[in-house]
Amino acid sequence: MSAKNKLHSSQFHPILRKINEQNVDISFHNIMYPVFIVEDDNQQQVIPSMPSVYRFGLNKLIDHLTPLVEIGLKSILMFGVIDILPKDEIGTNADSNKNPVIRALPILRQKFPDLLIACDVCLCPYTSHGHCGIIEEDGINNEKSIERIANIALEYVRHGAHIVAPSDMMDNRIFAIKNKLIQNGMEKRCSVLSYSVKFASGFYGPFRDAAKSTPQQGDRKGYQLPPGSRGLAIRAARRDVDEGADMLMVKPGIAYLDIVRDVKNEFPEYPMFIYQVSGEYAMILHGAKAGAFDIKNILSETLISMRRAGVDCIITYFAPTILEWMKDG
Ligand SMILES: NCC[C@H](CC(=O)O)[C@@H](CN)CCC(=O)O
Ligand SMILES: [Zn+2]
Repeated sequence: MSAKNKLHSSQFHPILRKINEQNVDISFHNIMYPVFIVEDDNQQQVIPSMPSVYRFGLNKLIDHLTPLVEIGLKSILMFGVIDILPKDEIGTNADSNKNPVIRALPILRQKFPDLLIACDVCLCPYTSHGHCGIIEEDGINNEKSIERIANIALEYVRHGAHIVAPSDMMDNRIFAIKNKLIQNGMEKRCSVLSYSVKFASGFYGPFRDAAKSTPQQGDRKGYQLPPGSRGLAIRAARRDVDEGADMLMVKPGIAYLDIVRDVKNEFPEYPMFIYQVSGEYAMILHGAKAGAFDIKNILSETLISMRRAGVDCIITYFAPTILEWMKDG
């Protein structure tokens, strides 16, 4: 019998257990908070499929973020949602001066000077067809889509975004964005967080309610990855690394931790983000509300699993809850 196979000697004391849990702590900079912003500055809209998550107008968003920043919120990921502005084939209002993200950026930068502000870049909340790219007779026109995505990203940077996060999954949009930023001398003041490894998932349902971004026809399987494809996953990450992404992401989270580990092992020098998406949020919340488990135990264990898989930053709608827990110690 080997003396090496005695594990209880590493577990009998809480600090020994902590020492054996390397790099899984959650600090403020490991959490990014996704927020939805609408055109009417004084609106606060309930999202039935995402209890405690709201669509905020700018004034309400400021009210909501102020106490969170005070207790340690370090970064947000902003999604525009339009009700009044028209949607069209190319998502014109994704970067119009009436776009709620464009209007909010300079004000949020001034209100919260230390807050890191990321903007999701996609067409789906702004297109009449609800797809993440420009649709023509034979489907997505990739080249036109990435030119449009790059222009939108540039506008968000121009108005103050620290990070642009293209969630469209078009091929070569990272190169298009990086190139556009370089051509406009803006590349030094913006980080590109690529939704590099994003799967065609059923876990996005509640978000599509929240962002009113469900495709009118068809689905996104032609440009979001097949859930079973480990090969396409690592190829997608490699494509974006080659094109100049500053940070990588796997999405959704809980069902794709093996992919996180693959990507982190392949590209350890890149910050690894994970998106705990709307369906994961709803699953945990409704499960806890149904009394199936204690939310703090399950959510903490889920966050630890993400950090153990190699994640550096977790995008989560639970950010306010997590910050409260951290404040209470
Ligand atoms: N740009 C696509 C939106 C996308 C998924 C989708 O609806 O296909 C995500 C936002 N980046 C959904 C996120 C979520 O479900 O919380
Ligand atoms: Zn999209």
